[in-house]
Amino acid sequence: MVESTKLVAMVESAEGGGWLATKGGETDGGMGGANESVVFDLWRQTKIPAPFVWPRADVLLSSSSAAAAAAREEELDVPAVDLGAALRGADGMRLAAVQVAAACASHGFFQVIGHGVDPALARAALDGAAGFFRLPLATKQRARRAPGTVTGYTTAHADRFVANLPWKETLSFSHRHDAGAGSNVADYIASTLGNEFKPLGDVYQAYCEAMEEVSLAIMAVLGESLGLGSAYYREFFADSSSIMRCNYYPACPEPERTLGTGPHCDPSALTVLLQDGDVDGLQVLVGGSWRPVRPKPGALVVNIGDTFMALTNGRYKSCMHRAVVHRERERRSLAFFLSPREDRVVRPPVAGACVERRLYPDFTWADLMSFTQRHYRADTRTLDAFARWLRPPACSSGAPPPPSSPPTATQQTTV
Ligand SMILES: C=C1C[C@]23C[C@@]1(O)CC[C@H]2[C@]1(C)CCC[C@@](C)(C(=O)O)[C@H]1[C@@H]3C(=O)O
Ligand SMILES: O=C(O)CCC(=O)C(=O)O
Ligand SMILES: [Fe+2]
Repeated sequence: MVESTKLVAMVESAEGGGWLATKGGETDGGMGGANESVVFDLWRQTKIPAPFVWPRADVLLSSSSAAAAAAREEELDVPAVDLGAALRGADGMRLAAVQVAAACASHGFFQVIGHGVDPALARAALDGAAGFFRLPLATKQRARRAPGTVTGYTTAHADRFVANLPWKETLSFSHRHDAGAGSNVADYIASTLGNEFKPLGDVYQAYCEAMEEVSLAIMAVLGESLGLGSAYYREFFADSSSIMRCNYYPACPEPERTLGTGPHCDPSALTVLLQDGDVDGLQVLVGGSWRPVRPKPGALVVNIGDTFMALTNGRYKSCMHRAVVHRERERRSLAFFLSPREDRVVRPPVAGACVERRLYPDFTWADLMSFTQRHYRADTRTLDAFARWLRPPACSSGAPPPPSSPPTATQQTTV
């Protein structure tokens, strides 16, 4: 039952056509603290509230419909890249590079095994999420997301959107990988939720560090696959500013009418996702069909995001995906979004597999994150919409000579 049903006027997103109708034209940008506090209780429902009902076109082939039964045979065959073998020797790296090149040039999705993440740590991170989302709402609200930020706790993004609400709760926090980062994740959890949550913060500090290592290992394989060598993208993300997101999808009374996470491309560079046990829900858009994904036990699923698509000048595709929910089963997933330092300029290298004509202008992660928080659209054109929003790509004459190595903040012209 909805605790507060006062929804402000529904306004299509500023870009038009997006599925996320925002409050007052821009998320947080237009309303600031004036937003009505809308809180939905996603538990003990017999029907889903109207704002959670999605357009039929978006939810076709959901996991509970008859059509999904057919789609189940269409389960996506996801290449399993052995990260350990890739890092141990040239043969393993060659095989991994071939696997990721084929997957990323098509739909930007693969899974990794041999990643070296301690199963006990992965279990503790999943159990930690289960414990957090079972807390009373008032306790979870201690971490309530502040307007204009991506960190904190939300129920269905109801503080940002008024229609097509996702059937999920999320807890997000940032993980810095630069020298001065310290235990920023552990500090955030304890300072936001209280000292009694220090053990939870320690688990997520360790988990984020493990995700960072896996992400940089994947970046080594991606660099090799594009003829840039294993160090190129490792260097670019060496001082990354990433986001960790815990997703919780309660069992849903009408799963065929809503979505846990709507169709989208992640704006960040790379997503490394761990799902809880065998409760599936992630689907990837391939050849116009939503294909269910069933990862190998213990595997991490990986998708390319918009920032990495720009870093490869469109050669590797940002993955269009969504998450469906279930009538009888809850589901949890942990998504680690690798993102560059906020002010590092995203620009493709001239070497390797980049084409001459630039598809996207130079931008920073701060620019793109700001865009997603204000004008988010769920389609494969987010980066194109962002590029138009920012400026057309610089023409070849007069463009600064691209650097031979990953650009750093000091070497670059401002965007
Ligand atoms: C920068 C970000 C915005 C979202 C979280 C993330 O860190 C990366 C993924 C983005 C998101 C999950 C894409 C789908 C829509 C979204 C609103 C969501 O469903 O949560 C996006 C996240 C956001 O909080 O804006
Ligand atoms: O929960 C999932 O499987 C997908 C979540 C997702 O796509 C996201 O959080 O960006
Ligand atoms: Fe995603």
